[in-house]
Amino acid sequence: MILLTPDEMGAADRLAAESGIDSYGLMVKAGYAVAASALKHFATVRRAIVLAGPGNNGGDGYVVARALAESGMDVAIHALGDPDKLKGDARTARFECPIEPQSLEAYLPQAGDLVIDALFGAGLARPLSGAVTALIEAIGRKGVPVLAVDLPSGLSGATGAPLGAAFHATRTVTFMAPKPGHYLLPGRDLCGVLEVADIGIPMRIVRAAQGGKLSVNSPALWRAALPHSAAGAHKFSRGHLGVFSGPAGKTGAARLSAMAGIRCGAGLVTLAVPASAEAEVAAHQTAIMQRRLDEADDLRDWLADRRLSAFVIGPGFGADARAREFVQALAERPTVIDADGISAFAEAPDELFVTLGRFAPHCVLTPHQGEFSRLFPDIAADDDCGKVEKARAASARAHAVVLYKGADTVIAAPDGRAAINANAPPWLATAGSGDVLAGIIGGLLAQGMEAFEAACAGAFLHGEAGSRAGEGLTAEDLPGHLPPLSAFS
Ligand SMILES: NC(=O)C1=CN([C@@H]2O[C@H](COP(=O)(O)OP(=O)(O)OC[C@H]3O[C@@H](n4cnc5c(N)ncnc54)[C@H](O)[C@@H]3O)[C@@H](O)[C@H]2O)[C@@H](O)CC1
Ligand SMILES: [K+]
Repeated sequence: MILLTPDEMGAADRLAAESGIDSYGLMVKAGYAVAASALKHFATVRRAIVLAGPGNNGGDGYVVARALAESGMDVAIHALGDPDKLKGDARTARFECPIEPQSLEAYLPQAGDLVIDALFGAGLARPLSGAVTALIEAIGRKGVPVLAVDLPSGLSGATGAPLGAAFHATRTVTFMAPKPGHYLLPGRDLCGVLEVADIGIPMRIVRAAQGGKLSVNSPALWRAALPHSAAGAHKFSRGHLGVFSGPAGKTGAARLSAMAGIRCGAGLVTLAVPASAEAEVAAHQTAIMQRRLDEADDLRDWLADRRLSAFVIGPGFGADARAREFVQALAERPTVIDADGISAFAEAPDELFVTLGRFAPHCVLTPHQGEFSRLFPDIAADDDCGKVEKARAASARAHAVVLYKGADTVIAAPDGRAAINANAPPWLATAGSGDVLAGIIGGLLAQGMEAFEAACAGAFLHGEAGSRAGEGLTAEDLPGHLPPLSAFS
């Protein structure tokens, strides 16, 4: 599913107007879609209170009020600012609505009310005033249900962050396509249940405004790129993944990655193990091969084997000079650089970026928030920039696909493609879960998938495995719960 930034939604609106679509007609359809949702999902409320703002979001609110009144619901409107100053379509909507607006200050939430939040949508430009913040807090304390029009007021549709305060909606009805703020946290939680209403802007116009670069992660993005196992395929034709283990006592993370890599179809997986850890790894693995590898010279010997098609380095490895040397040698082939493989460059991120810049963007960096801040401190600190823009900026700088982890993982490629992953259950945030994710992506890279598609597919498969394993899972459970790739093709 494609996502539209609020600016792109504005562009779609303009393109629709240029192609002769009546903008007031769009507002009417938007308002009636919200009213239909109210009647369907909040049929038992005593009265609907529409909070109408000074722009077109408020205009939608007047249409909702009219539609609900037509259906026999008891409706009141409380307007922010002077309704006589409304302009354009919002002004028309106000005068076509038979209910006279009252002042917003006069509204106190009462049990039995349904609040229709039509204060601000895509045009929110600055933090909310003290009075609006106080009202939002009062409504929150009363626990009355809130149905948000387009976005919960106060929430930035671009970044998913509240500008000051924001409503915590029960449901949100948005139009044509969701916005990044509906999926990025905390926005996703503030929206409640999300509905997307078609208000009649042709999809060709929506696509033209969007540029095809930002989506919700789903199999549609990467299904065609999945490796297909031909009948009679040899194990070497399904790729060979090398996973780098840490020293004795720290091998568990790499073992999890290796297991995930083989479970998602890599033909061969070899754990490269320092001498100190050979006995420990051998005691735990059967399907995974193992090779002693201590020094960078051993690594160069190993790299002479051109059938080694991808690597995972970082989980449990140690964030030291040896990690830097190894990553720099591996980057010539598709490599997942995770955990210590990232932190090893905290003092000199440019060393990593220069190395990655020598090759096609076939490597995947998988930082969580702390690792992201270590590698991209200035991007991480930019509060005006949401997680999608942060991941995009990081990816362009690093010349690699960046998978910025979290409950709202964002995957970005240097060419600007980006996806927000939304299928991860909360219990997936457990020790070792990231090691499994790195191994899944490594397994897909080893089978020849491109980095962006492999990272998107990896995040999605990881979420699916988490849902299948269920609450209380441990990271060891995940590889065994990975769905077969054939389920998506
Ligand atoms: N783009 C489209 O195709 C459509 C848009 N529609 C609606 O139009 C909305 C966007 O309308 P607008 O662009 O008029 O924007 P909004 O109605 O979201 O807000 C703009 C108004 O709020 C004021 N404002 C912004 N931040 C404020 C703050 N913190 N405190 C006080 N005032 C503030 C602005 O000065 C302006 O008057 C969408 O969210 C959606 O609800 C719908 O009518 C359907 C069609
Ligand atoms: K709103």
